[in-house]
Parts: sequence; C-alpha cells; structure tokens
Amino acid sequence: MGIEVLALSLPSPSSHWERLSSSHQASTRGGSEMGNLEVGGAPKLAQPRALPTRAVLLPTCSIQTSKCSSGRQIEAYARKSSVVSKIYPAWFHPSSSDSRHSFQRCFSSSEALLTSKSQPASTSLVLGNEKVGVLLLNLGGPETLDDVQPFLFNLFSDPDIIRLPRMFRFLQKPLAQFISVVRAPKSKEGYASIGGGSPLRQITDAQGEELRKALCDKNVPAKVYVGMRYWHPFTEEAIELIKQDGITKLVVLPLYPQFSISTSGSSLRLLESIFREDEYLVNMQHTVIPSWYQREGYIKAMANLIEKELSKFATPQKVMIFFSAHGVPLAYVEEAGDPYKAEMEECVDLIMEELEKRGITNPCTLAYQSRVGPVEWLKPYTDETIVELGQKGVKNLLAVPISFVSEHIETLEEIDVEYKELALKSGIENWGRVPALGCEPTFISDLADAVIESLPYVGAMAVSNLEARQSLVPLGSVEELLAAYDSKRGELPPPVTVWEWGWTKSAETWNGRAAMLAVLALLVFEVTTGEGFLHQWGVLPLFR
Ligand SMILES: C=CC1=C(C)c2cc3[nH]c(cc4nc(cc5[nH]c(cc1n2)c(C)c5CCC(=O)O)C(CCC(=O)O)=C4C)c(C)c3C=C
Ligand SMILES: [Fe+2]
Repeated sequence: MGIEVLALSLPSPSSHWERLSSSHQASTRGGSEMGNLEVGGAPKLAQPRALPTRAVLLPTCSIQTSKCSSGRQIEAYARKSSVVSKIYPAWFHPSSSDSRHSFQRCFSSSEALLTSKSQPASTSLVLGNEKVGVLLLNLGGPETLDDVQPFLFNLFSDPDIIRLPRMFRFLQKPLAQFISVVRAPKSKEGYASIGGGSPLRQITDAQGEELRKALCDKNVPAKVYVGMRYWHPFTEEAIELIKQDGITKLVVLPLYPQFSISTSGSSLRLLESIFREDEYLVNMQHTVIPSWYQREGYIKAMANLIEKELSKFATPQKVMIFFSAHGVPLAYVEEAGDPYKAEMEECVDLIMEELEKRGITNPCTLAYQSRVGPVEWLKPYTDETIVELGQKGVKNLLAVPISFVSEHIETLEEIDVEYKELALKSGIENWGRVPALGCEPTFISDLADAVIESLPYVGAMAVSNLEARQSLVPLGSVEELLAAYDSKRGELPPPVTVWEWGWTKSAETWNGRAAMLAVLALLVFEVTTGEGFLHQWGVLPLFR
C-alpha cells in the first residue's frame, strides 16, 4: 500500500529511482542538473540526459533463477518485479510510448556509463587544474570496548536507523541513550570475541590507500578521504580535511554496493546538511555514486572469490551458495520504497549469471541477517533459512556476505561463529565462507574506474544560491522517501496477521512493540517530570 501511495505522489516514473539509484548523472549536482530539478512540484525542463540505473535492473528482472533451489527465493524474484512495477508503473507497460522511449535512453546510456573505454579522453578534459577528491563513506565501528556504547548511541540517534513518529522526535536522543546502554553489554561481548574492536577503520583506510594508488596508476591523481557515519574518522572530520586541501571536485562513494536508506541514504543525508551550512562546500563541484552493485568489476571480483572458496569443498558442485545480506526493517522497503531489496536480488542474479558463464551452476539462496529490535525485517531470515536448509538435507553450504565489502563484526562473529554453529547443529556437514572483498585488486581497480567514469558528471558550479542549496541528489529522493515513511509509520500494518501465544516470532514482535511503548511512556514521564530512575542513574540529565 505504502509504495502505491508513494508512486502516486511522485511526479514521474523516472524521477524517483533515477535520482535514488546508481546513475552518475542523476546524482550529480551542477548547473545543468539544477535546471532539471523540480521546484514547488512543477516539472521544469524535460531531462535531457538519460537515466541509466533502472535500465540495468529491468532487463535482469526477467532472469530465471531456476538454479536457485529455494522456493522462497523464486517467490522473492516474482515479488521483485511487482515492487518495481509499482514504483515505475509506466516502465512496465509496453503500450506507453514514453516508457519505451525512456527505457531505450536508459539502456544505451547505462552501457555508456558502465564501460571505461571512452573515459581517458573525457577524464583529461574534466581534470585540468582541478584538485580531485574521493570521499569514501562507511558506517564506522568502535575501536575499543569503551567505544561500544557511545558508538551505539550515535547509531541509534540516527533518525534513518530509528524512525520515531514526528511527535516523539524529541525523544530520539534519550531513547538512543537508553537502547545503547541496554545493548552495549551484548555488543561488547561480540566485539571482545573479534579482538576487542571493529576492524572497519583499518580496512577502510587500506581500501582508500589502494584506491588512491589505482587512480594514480590510471593517471587520475586524487586524494582519498574516509568519512564514517557513527565513529572516527567522522564524516565531519573528512570534510574538514577536504576543505583544508582545497579540493575542487569531489566524488562521493559510499562503500555499500547496494543503496539503502539506512546506510548510504543516512550518510548522504548527513553530507547534505553539512554542505548546506558551508559556503565553501556549497560551491564545490561534486557527484555521488549511490550504488555500484551492478558493475562488471565488482561482480567478477565476487565471482572470483566464490569460485575460489567452492574449490575448497570435496564436491564443489554439490555446495549451496548461501548469500547473506544485512537486513533492514521491512517497512523501509515496503513503505518507504528503499531499493535495497531489489538491488540485492539483482546483484545476486548478476553474480550467479557470471558464475554460470564459468560453468558453475550451483543452487543458491539469499537471506537477510542481523535484525535488531521489535519490528519485522526483510525475510527470509538467515538463521531460519540455515535451519530449513539443514532440514531439507543440504550438507554443504558456502556463506557469501553480500552487503559488506569489509570484514567486521557481522562477518567475523555473526556468520563465522553464530551461523556456522547453527548450520552444523542443523545437519550441515561442510561449511565455508567467502571473505569480504577488502583490498582485492579487481575490486579496487573497478572502484577506481567507477570514480573515473563519474568525473565527467561532476556538476558545474551552481548558478544561483537557490540552486546551490538544493538537495544533493539523490538526497531529494531520500528525503521524499523518508517523509513518506514518517507519515505512514503510524499506519504500518502489523508484521504478522495472526496473533500467536507463547514465545514465538509473533509474540516476540508484539512483546518488543509493547516494550518500546513502555520505554517511550517512561521517557515521556521522565522528561516531563524530571524524575525517575534514569535521572537517578545519571542517564537523562545529559539531555536536560
Ligand atoms: C549494508 C549494510 C548494513 C545495513 C543495511 C545496516 C542496517 C542496520 N543496522 C542496524 C543496527 C546495527 N548495525 C550495527 C553495526 C553495523 N552494521 C553494518 C552494516 C549495515 N547496517 C556495519 C558495517 C556495522 C559495523 C560493524 C562493526 O564491525 O563495527 C550495529 C552494532 C553492532 C551490534 O551491536 O550488533 C547495530 C546495532 C540497523 C537497526 C539497521 C537498519 C535500520
Ligand atoms: Fe547494521
């Protein structure tokens, strides 16, 4: 329902995805781009440039996934088409000449974008005397056990992670404080078991350095910066360095292959607010690469890693390839239009297609891990799927972390320890895990190509203050999505239709919701009266 409402509120089938997804043009802020933005809801000029991203998605929607043995998987693919068609109804109706036209434009344009052949010439045109910077965005992680609670506080303070109804927004920070204090001991255990902190900073720094070298090797001298959302080096710190270094052209590259409101969306929204406040940044030319899961180099690098790990099994052809992606709450996808699930499914299709070209036709399945809190998340869940596969007699399983490009707590602890243990208990005999890409050379080289290919789209200087202060695309879209999500949140359907008694998933969900309400009531009481046990513990005075 939410998506249909959302689709109705959008000015055109293309405007939504076009700006949200992985089109360089769509995510570029600059003179010509600004001319196309809609102000006050009235469409201005027709888009002169094509929209490549969904053109990449659509043809692959029809890919048959018969090699994937999971019934759920096939069901998910069927749903994918309908979700996309709800967002972009015109694209799915061949009778619409408009849609045919935009499809063709998109497709040829995406091909042009995704090939690097024509790039060197255009790159040299773009660079001139410019100082090019690349800003890598990532989540960040606690470096010591003492960092865990403040890191969690930053994470739960993010309205793109916990979406409180508008009237309860003032409780965001007290609630974040409460949840982070309650969750910290469990999280600390996890971080302690992987060496006392997250390796994310070190790995991201190394990826940045390798990317810089790869760009240099391709004759594009650039400085690479790392900006984390919830821990050091914070995005704000990276921006300070960018200003100090006098960067004139900036490519923003979130290190998440697939776009989600909760990850790239959150980082880009923060960036937008920083840009708005700063005269230097308002005038700096930049472009965003919102997602890049469909790039050939990335797909090939993933396929290489899978092929290598498969070969370690005694009977490689009998191994179930088990893609495990980080989950998001279902409402992000169904109510707010987060493209994350569609992009994830397409990504799996592309990797399997690449493997098939190499003669690898193993069955595969996709599930979602790491759910937190009382609402329903994307299904199937990784833990439940592992148990089901075991029950169905699967003996060999190769886990592929698909939404991450670095090792971190959810690969090193959740997959390597928890899911492995569960798999072995469930009857799976041979377990393998594909490493995260890290600094894998094909991958880094492809990221460098993505940066180079985006350079011609770095926006021209905005022509007026009004335009300069427009949203960084796709942030306009993200804000629309989040606004839609906000207004729908109170009306979300219950995550399960049938009430079940006992300690079931249903009961867990409702218990969680009841607990959330109780916590909210408690916080309202404490904030309004200034009394209560949170004040006694010294938690709330921080915010008074
Ligand atoms: C694509 C990747 C990720 C998505 C989507 C995502 C959504 C999401 N995450 C939480 C809650 C937590 N995430 C935590 C850590 C964490 N999450 C990701 C990636 C995605 N999150 C990373 C890379 C990390 C960092 C891991 C590290 O090594 O430090 C945590 C903290 C860890 C823990 O306590 O489990 C939480 C909590 C939500 C609620 C969400 C979507 C709304
Ligand atoms: Fe997360």
